[in-house]
Amino acid sequence: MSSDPNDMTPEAQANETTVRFDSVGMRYGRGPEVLSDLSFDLPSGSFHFLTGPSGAGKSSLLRLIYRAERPSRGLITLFGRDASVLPRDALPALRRRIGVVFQDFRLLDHLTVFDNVALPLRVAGQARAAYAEDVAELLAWVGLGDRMDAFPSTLSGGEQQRAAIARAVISKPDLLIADEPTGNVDPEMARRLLRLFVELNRLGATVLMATHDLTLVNSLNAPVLELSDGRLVGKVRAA
Ligand SMILES: Nc1ncnc2c1ncn2[C@@H]1O[C@H](COP(=O)(O)OP(=O)(O)OP(=O)(O)O)[C@@H](O)[C@H]1O
Repeated sequence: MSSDPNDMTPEAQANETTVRFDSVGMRYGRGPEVLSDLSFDLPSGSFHFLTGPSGAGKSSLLRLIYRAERPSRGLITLFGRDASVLPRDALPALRRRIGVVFQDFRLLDHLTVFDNVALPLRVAGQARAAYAEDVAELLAWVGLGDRMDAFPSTLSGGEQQRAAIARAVISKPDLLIADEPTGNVDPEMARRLLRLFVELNRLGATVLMATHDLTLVNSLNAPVLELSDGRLVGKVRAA
């Protein structure tokens, strides 16, 4: 059978696991382990929240998935492949399948909001005429319709966060990982942004969203990975 998931039947695809952690541990440099004995699966097309107190290791776990950090022990499987043996030149292709909302946004200062959001499509080789309408529509949805030509440094924190979210979802990635993506917006906008992630998930994306916002967690009937002090203390369904 081909290893291209697009060649699989929808049923087989649904049984695929997008992310698998087996007994994963992680440390920064020679420091103590900040993540220990993590084992979980994110089945393809699933939606999970990631919760836990500040410092519990949520961002570190997301960095492992994005391959910004490597585990100090254990096995991480991404899209069915052992992540530890991925050659460096395979990383860009892997990352193109992953939309990331970073906690610190990471917008490019020299590009307008429109061009920041369009970047994943441009990198994928699409022409401006093909994506201009989609980018404008998405920016309007996240409330940035009148800020498209602005540069990131002139935006508020909440506006930067919404631009970062639009950039992460515009290319309809197979996997979306979002680090506290609603931390800088009001509750109504937070619900609106969550709807965007749910819509992406409905289209087939696997979603992992780290958040402190229990109102959002409880608004969806999605499983919760709960971290405490670097360990998973529960994989529970929200009330
Ligand atoms: N670059 C780094 N170098 C060394 N230690 C780090 C680094 N980044 C994070 N840590 C440590 O790793 C642990 C987990 O941090 P992490 O940022 O993953 O937690 P978090 O759950 O995302 O917290 P928050 O909710 O505050 O963002 C903490 O003890 C933190 O001090």
